[in-house]
Amino acid sequence: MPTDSVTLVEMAPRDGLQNEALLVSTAIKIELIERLARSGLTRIEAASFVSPKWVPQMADGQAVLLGIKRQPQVSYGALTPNLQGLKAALVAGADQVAVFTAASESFCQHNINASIATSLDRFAPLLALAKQSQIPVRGYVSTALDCPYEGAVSPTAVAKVARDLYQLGCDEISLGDTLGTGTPQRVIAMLHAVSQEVPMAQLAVHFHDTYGQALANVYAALEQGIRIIDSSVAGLGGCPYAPGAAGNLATEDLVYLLEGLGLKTGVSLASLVQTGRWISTQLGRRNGSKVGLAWMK
Ligand SMILES: CC(C)(COP(=O)([O-])OP(=O)([O-])OC[C@H]1O[C@@H](n2cnc3c(N)ncnc32)[C@H](O)[C@@H]1OP(=O)([O-])[O-])[C@@H](O)C(=O)NCCC(=O)NCCSC(=O)C[C@@](C)(O)CC(=O)[O-]
Repeated sequence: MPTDSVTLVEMAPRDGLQNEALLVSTAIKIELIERLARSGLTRIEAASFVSPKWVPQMADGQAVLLGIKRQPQVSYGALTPNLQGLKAALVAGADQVAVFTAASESFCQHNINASIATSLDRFAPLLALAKQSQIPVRGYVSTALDCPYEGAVSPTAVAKVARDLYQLGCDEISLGDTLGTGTPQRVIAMLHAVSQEVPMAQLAVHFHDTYGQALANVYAALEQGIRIIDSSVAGLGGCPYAPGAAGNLATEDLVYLLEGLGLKTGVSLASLVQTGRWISTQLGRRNGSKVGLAWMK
């Protein structure tokens, strides 16, 4: 594997917290984001401008984005399901936004109350306004391996949605193993299909760690040429509409792997470990990072 660098996209403030049962205060969210930025992460998904009826935990997105002390080298992103969400994200000063759909119809319907085709129709005006505002747009494809309602999802179906998002104008496509059931051979097959439609350099992977395969899946994806990886400090995370799914791959564990491979991340592992321990204490949760638990320095 060649020595080069990997871009990490930090999910903890958004994917990490959206499914927490108890409401997390705006102040804790802001402190989490500021700590993550200080550890060297340059892309942080900070908020979500979705319906507060659907995801109450993310209702304070505007206060969070307006409240953080910004670091100039950091891009603060937000999830936006529709034009209404984008407009709110722009007012709050998001540097990047993300639209999200799925490769399986049932998950898409459960998650955003729309078919895949309808979701793409909604994204068209959003992308037009984002381009006009010079805001990069990420597109998520959830259920890129398995769907909680339909089972295995074919690589062809994933490739089709990824292509549609790319053709709509998304700058980057993140492929989500929403359930965390994937294994490396399936990841390779999926990436092989998707990379026929979207250049590998514009693809990211997003693994949940339900079955403990996330790091193995990352390794397989790196070997295919992936260099953008989503993760969440302390392994926080979960989608309210993906029953049974565990948190995201822990950022600490990812950085430990990447450093071991000689790949640069620009992130301080020591600082991340501290942040992972801090947020786990704040939430009263067991730290989901193996490195975070083992780190002795
Ligand atoms: C998409 C909708 C809004 C459709 O929801 P809907 O009910 O069909 O929407 P609607 O257009 O009929 O509007 C209903 C109400 O929602 C409001 N509304 C409408 N849009 C917004 C908005 N942007 N911001 C704030 N409010 C909004 C709208 O104003 C209206 O308010 P009311 O008149 O009833 O008071 C809803 O289904 C929704 O918000 N879903 C979000 C679900 C979600 O956030 N899921 C988790 C994120 S995805 C994920 O975690 C996976 C990922 C990305 O991490 C990758 C992976 O692991 O796979």
